[in-house]
Amino acid sequence: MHIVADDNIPLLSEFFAGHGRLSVFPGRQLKTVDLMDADVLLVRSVTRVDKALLSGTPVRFVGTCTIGTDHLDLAWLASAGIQVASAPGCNARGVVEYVLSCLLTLAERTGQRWQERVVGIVGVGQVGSRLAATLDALGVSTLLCDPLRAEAGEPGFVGLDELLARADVVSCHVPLSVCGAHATRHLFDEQRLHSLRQGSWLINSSRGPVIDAGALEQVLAQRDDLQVALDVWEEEPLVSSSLAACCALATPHVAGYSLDGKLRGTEQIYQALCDYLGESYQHQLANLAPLTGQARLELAASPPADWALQKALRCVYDVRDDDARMRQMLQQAQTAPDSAAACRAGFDRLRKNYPLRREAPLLSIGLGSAASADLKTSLQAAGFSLD
Ligand SMILES: NC(=O)C1=CN([C@@H]2O[C@H](COP(=O)(O)OP(=O)(O)OC[C@H]3O[C@@H](n4cnc5c(N)ncnc54)[C@H](O)[C@@H]3O)[C@@H](O)[C@H]2O)C=CC1
Ligand SMILES: O=C(O)C(=O)[C@H](O)COP(=O)(O)O
Repeated sequence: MHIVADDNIPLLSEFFAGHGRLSVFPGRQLKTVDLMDADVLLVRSVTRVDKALLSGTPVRFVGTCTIGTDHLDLAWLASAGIQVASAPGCNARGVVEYVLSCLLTLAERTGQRWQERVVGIVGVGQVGSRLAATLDALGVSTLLCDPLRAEAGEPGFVGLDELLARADVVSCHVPLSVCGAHATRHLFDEQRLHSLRQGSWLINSSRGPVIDAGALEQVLAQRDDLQVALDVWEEEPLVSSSLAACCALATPHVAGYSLDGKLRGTEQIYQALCDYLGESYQHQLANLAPLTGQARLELAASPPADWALQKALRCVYDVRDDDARMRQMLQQAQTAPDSAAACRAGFDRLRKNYPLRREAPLLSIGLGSAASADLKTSLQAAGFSLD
């Protein structure tokens, strides 16, 4: 069997070498000619997989080690009889940590308590429901919008316009879809952006085209009360530097970029391939994953609860670091002879050379015996292990 894979997928040979020959390519550069004797194609989100890429190749199985599937032409793949697998939820925890870090940062900058803001979650699937559970456990009020779940008869959801009218923070976790009653492309158009409450925070870590970037830039030119955090961009890897300049936080599509999330994505696709081939699993992530990046945080005997939670969350992930790297990249790109090409290359470089990031359960926290029950509860709610 010949497996062709994106070179940005970790633990490729550990999981897949036993299945046959493995060839790797930069995901954005993969071409049909590279697949002329391939049986299996493994991608992440940057490879458009459609008839143009696969027609005339022997590929029978496509696995994307990501949550999102908008880069796959699912209808054509089904019609061509090609098996498809994705990795639901693999990096959802990382995205939740990104959103929590945005909340801390925007609160610090605006002098407000994030715990007192009503957080509206648009799209309540793997990411949105984990975010809602974490915020609920931390005592933060949430509003949930998911018309597909609401139409399936599940209680507890509000419509988007009601959410926008009531929420102080709007965090977006929908898949990108371009047709159907609940299409999400430009879900946030000029009118909806204008309807954000005074002083709102808008966070998008779903897909860039969910927000109309041109409209957002216009609205931000008129409203300096809004705080916007964008992890995803309408034309990425090209980023509008004028839009980034209006954003409070700008990051290069790394919300879910914990090592744990990427490794889980690889394992889920390995398991899907084994299932497709009718084979048992020979490898397990727990036996293969590198034991690096675990950390320990010792807190004082009885630290104030807000301070300790903030310190622990910052230890796990600090969005300000990714924002600073992105802004430096954009500034350098502006002075390059071909600034668009420099931006595209810089965006991908930041992602390819992403620093080691582990998730909250990998940070063990030492608490003094006098630590309050409230603090223990909120650290556990945020996903930390205590001893
Ligand atoms: N920035 C990053 O690093 C990452 C981005 N993502 C993006 O986040 C998206 C969401 O991830 P998951 O929660 O795992 O997906 P999911 O498929 O588990 O959940 C998406 C939810 O959105 C709902 N939905 C669909 N259309 C909607 C609409 N018009 N309005 C409101 N809700 C709608 C669905 O019913 C579903 O419950 C992914 O599709 C992916 O594009 C995911 C992981 C990392
Ligand atoms: O899982 C998803 O969906 C994502 O957005 C991934 O974090 C994207 O990662 P890459 O495919 O761009 O490496």
